[in-house]
Amino acid sequence: MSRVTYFVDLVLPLPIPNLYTYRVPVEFSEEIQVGKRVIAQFGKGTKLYTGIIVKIHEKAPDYEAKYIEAVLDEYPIVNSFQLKFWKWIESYYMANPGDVMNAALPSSLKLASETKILLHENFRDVIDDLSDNEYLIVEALEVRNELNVAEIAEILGIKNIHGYIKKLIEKKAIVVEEELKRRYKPKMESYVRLSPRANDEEQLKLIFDEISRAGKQVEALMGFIQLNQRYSKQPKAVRKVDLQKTANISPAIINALVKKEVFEIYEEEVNRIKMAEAQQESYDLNEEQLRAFSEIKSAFSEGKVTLLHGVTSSGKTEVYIQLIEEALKANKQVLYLLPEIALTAQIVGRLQKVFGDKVGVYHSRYNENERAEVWNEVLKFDPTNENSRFQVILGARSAMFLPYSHLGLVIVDEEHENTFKQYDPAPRYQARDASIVLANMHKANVLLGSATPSIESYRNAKDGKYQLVEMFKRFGNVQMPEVLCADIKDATKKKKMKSLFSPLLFEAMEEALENKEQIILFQNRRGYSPIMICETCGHTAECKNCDVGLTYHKYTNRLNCHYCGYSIATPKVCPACGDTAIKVKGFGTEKIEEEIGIYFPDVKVARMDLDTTRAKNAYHTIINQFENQEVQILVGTQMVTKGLDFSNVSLVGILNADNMLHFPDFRSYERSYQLMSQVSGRAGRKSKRGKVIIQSYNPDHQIIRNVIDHDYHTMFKNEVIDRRNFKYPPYYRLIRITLKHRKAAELNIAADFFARDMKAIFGNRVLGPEFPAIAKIRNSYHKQIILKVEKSASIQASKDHLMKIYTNAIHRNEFKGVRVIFDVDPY
Ligand SMILES: Nc1ncnc2c1ncn2[C@@H]1O[C@H](COP(=O)(O)OP(=O)(O)OP(=O)(O)O)[C@@H](O)[C@H]1O
Ligand SMILES: [Zn+2]
Repeated sequence: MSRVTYFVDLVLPLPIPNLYTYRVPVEFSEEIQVGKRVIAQFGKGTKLYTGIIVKIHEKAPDYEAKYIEAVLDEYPIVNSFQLKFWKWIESYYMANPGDVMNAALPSSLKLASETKILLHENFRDVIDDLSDNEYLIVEALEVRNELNVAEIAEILGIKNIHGYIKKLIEKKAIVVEEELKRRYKPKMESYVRLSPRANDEEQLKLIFDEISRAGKQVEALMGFIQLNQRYSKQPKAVRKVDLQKTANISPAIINALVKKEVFEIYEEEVNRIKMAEAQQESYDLNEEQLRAFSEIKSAFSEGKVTLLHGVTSSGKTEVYIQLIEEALKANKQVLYLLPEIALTAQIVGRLQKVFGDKVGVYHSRYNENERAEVWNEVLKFDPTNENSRFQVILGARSAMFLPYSHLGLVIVDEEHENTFKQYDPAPRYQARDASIVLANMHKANVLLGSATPSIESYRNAKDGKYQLVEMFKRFGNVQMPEVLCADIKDATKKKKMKSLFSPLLFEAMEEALENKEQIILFQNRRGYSPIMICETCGHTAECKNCDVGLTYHKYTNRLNCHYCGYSIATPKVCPACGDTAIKVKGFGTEKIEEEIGIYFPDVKVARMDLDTTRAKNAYHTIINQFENQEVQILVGTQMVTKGLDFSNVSLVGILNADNMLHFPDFRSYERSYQLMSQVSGRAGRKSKRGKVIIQSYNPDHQIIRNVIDHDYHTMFKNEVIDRRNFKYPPYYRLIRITLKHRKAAELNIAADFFARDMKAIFGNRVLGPEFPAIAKIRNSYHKQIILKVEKSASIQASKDHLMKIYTNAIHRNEFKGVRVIFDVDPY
């Protein structure tokens, strides 16, 4: 055995700024490998964590290194591409290594809490082979059922007990990673087959005679033969549940036949994620798509990131499908990022039709086990195996963290969407930007696609940094929809509004319904959520933890805080004045749905927003209903705006354009243009020209004009002038520093210190400190400082300065209880 002592550097799933070095017990020397998980104790307590080995070396740190407790994996579960990518995210987004690990690994692959040690089910078989100390452990476990490593150390009065644990595992007396097993269990299913004795024609006849008086058993056996298709060329495996159903029998009958040695039960692992079979070839591209396709390919051959700017319904998705086909032919993996789970539902159907179960889905709505299954499948990917599942991953931003080893193509669909940005918790990353870095590491191609590109990406394309490819026409030469603006100021003055609907929108709705066409109504989520107000004294209910009003939810009849979840039952009398004149004001999607019910009582309406889509398959259900035309009107927030492809929608209504235009944020014009154009793009996609009605108090607003004219370029031109003048992206980079404290006065002092130190270095590139629009959330006050750095300056140098300021600050008295959060590229 070698005498060298090894050390490993671990990333632990904790918000700590460094990696920690641990000592490797000699008996683990052979097992350690970069990318494997180990169990290690951290901090003063006895808590154990799952860490990932990122480096193996022989250099002792200048602190007393602890031993690792166990090595969990036979093979690395994180590869070197990932470790490099994690490092980049950590450094670019000013995050801790543990934050990145937490975001990257599905939780079933990390044991954050104390690892439990339990007895092996057959521990009695080996009890005579145990040493005294080993026996002590087993004895303790017999009494206590489960123990953690620290408790065992206490029982034995020995510090380093990993040797014993390891031996006990080897002897099959205990199991240590039991919690892990409990979390990721392959799903098993029971099957029935004939026992060797019964699996013969002669015997089978005898058995039928034998059981002829037990009618149910005969039915079970007949049922089996039927399902098994015993006399066909390819007999089929028979699931126990299917047999019960077909033969209409109880499990007891099957058990009886097992006892009689007629049946045998066996277990098989099943894939949690349903298999899909490819059903059709991809479409042939039309002329414009073919041109785009070949332009993209030639840009790829030069290694350039490509921006595909194609108007809504120009058929971008079909171009992606062709590119995916090529990547698969080259035995490469494909990552297809989408901003919204709502959209995944529809696109996954389109992709699976062509690629079958080569397509895997990965997003936060998947449960832990499903996520772990996808992870393992991607980890196993073998380019020489024709039948690899999940070679194409479709997913929301977290899908970029999967263990790709042969990534060949990254597609970022709807690249302008702000949901690619993770705001909270750290790492606060932008998945579009980060996935370009990931693709670079793999030398993979990148395609960004949108009908309304972000100002950044379009700027990059104009500067030649990206290749720009454009598609100007809708597929099938359908015209772009006709966009009209309804002046609601005028309609209100003339008392012509029908509740929320202008005469223009109302009549268009009537007409569409008459023609059996479908309608999408869009209401921006920001602002205008319904609140309760007392008409007598003007009292409105406020959250007790946050600086916001409570939102009225009709369905539950409660008032909720959308920031912290605080909720109260809707009061019957005003808590301030005792009057009963309580009324709901403002309108959210729920209110719109209700109003439609009043004017169009026979029309079926569905609503898609945060509240109606909490359940796992809710998106799917709503989209299916609308697709199958069981529902005539779909009311929704941002979720209904992008990427969805319905053939019978002839009318789109935007209920209020103003609240998005006036949102206090430098991107509000860009976003308003994108939102309105995207939702407009849902109208008239298949044959007839669609119609869009925008309701606004400012019908002459420049952005509304741009939407009416389908004029992205003018919007872009105006916007970049403003951005340059006011020092915003894409000309400047922003870093937002948020300070939080439970007391406003103390927060003020700390924020002033921080800003002063920053100004000493960065001068007038520093804005603030200021209270944000909502200054108090979950009982803590927030203050923000913004740093603007020229694109040409080194962002790394700025971050280094910031970190220095931060490290000095946190030792000051004024910073007690202050939390500081960095957000790079915050908008
Ligand atoms: N080559 C083709 N052959 C047949 N049908 C096509 C073809 N290309 C596109 N389509 C159909 O045209 C419709 C619009 O295409 P698609 O959804 O790909 O547009 P898009 O550019 O992604 O739009 P959006 O930006 O609005 O998401 C879809 O129903 C699609 O199936
Ligand atoms: Zn609250």
